[in-house]
Amino acid sequence: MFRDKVLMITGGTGSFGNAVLKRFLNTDIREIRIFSRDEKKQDDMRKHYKNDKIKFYIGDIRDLQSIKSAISGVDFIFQAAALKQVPSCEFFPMEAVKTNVIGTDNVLTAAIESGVKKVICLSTDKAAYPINAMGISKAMMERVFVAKSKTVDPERTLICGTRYGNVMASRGSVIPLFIDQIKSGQSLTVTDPNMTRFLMSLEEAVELVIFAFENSKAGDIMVQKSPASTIGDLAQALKELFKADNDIQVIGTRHGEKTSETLLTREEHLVAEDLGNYFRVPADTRDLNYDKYFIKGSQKLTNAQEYTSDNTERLNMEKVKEKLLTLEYVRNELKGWDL
Ligand SMILES: O=c1ccn([C@@H]2O[C@H](COP(=O)(O)OP(=O)(O)O[C@H]3O[C@H](CO)[C@H](O)[C@H](O)[C@H]3O)[C@@H](O)[C@H]2O)c(=O)[nH]1
Repeated sequence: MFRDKVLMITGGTGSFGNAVLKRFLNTDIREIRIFSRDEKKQDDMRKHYKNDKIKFYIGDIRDLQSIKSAISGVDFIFQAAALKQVPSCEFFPMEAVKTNVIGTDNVLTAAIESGVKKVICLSTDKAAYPINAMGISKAMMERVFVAKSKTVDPERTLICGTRYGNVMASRGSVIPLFIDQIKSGQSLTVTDPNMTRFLMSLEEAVELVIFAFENSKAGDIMVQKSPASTIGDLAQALKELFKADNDIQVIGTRHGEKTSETLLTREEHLVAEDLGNYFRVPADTRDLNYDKYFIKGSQKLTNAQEYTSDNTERLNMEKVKEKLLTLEYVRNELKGWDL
């Protein structure tokens, strides 16, 4: 499907963009267009890959004109540009609105105008029953792309999205932090040992986006079923892998944190289609006919529960270790470490 096509990745210098490049560079795709703000990161990437298939465009999704200037000839877009750090969005919520909500709307406006065939917007579990500014802005982003998907013929521009959980070992996340703490002989700072998180690798996040690309209808949100672990078990598993005897210090939850994450709300679970490894959350295709909303509701009523990191498959310590060892990052960190 990507043969001879042009794929644009907004926010393409991040870990997701790099994982997409790894997956696609040696295929028959014609061009991968990286659209992002940071010239230094682009330059580093240019030197690292030295590949003519990658084209770099400086711009900001907050600025519609900058997207328009970069979008000519693009067939598909992965909309991955976002402010995604929970604490910083908590302090600067309007910045999250500008990038995550207005920026996504800009990408879609430009895509529709120039006839891009498909746009996949990346969201997060923190958008389901959101409690922090990052999650709330991503929840609004989801509403924006679902609403926008209805304004255009999907044969011309199909708009859909994905929602995924914590990407293991992504920059600034807890796994690299615990490994650094182990290596420098410090205590492992566990917020709450009973807190749970879904565990997904970056490669799985890319596969989910490709699955959405191949299977979504307009306005769908695709969710991958994922296992989870407690943070206490995650810390312990890392200690065992690194044969370390560091203390564990419980520090309490941080700004805007949830004790568990939700990949499907109860209301979404009621209407979601179970596709085996994935859930498809379809857009509500009813129009704005008030009778349908207030008089003739048509939701199925069942006992479905929300799908959370508390009630999904729970990995035991051995399985957490196995999952950790699938990560190149962890394997590299183990190499040369005095076991
Ligand atoms: O010192 C620490 C830091 C974190 N944690 C715990 O480890 C888990 C994961 O924390 P991360 O900081 O790795 O991830 P978050 O869930 O806070 O959020 C992460 O995942 C998001 C996607 O959902 C965004 O990508 C965000 O930027 C990224 O930090 C949480 O339960 C957290 O409480 C600790 O126990 N100790």
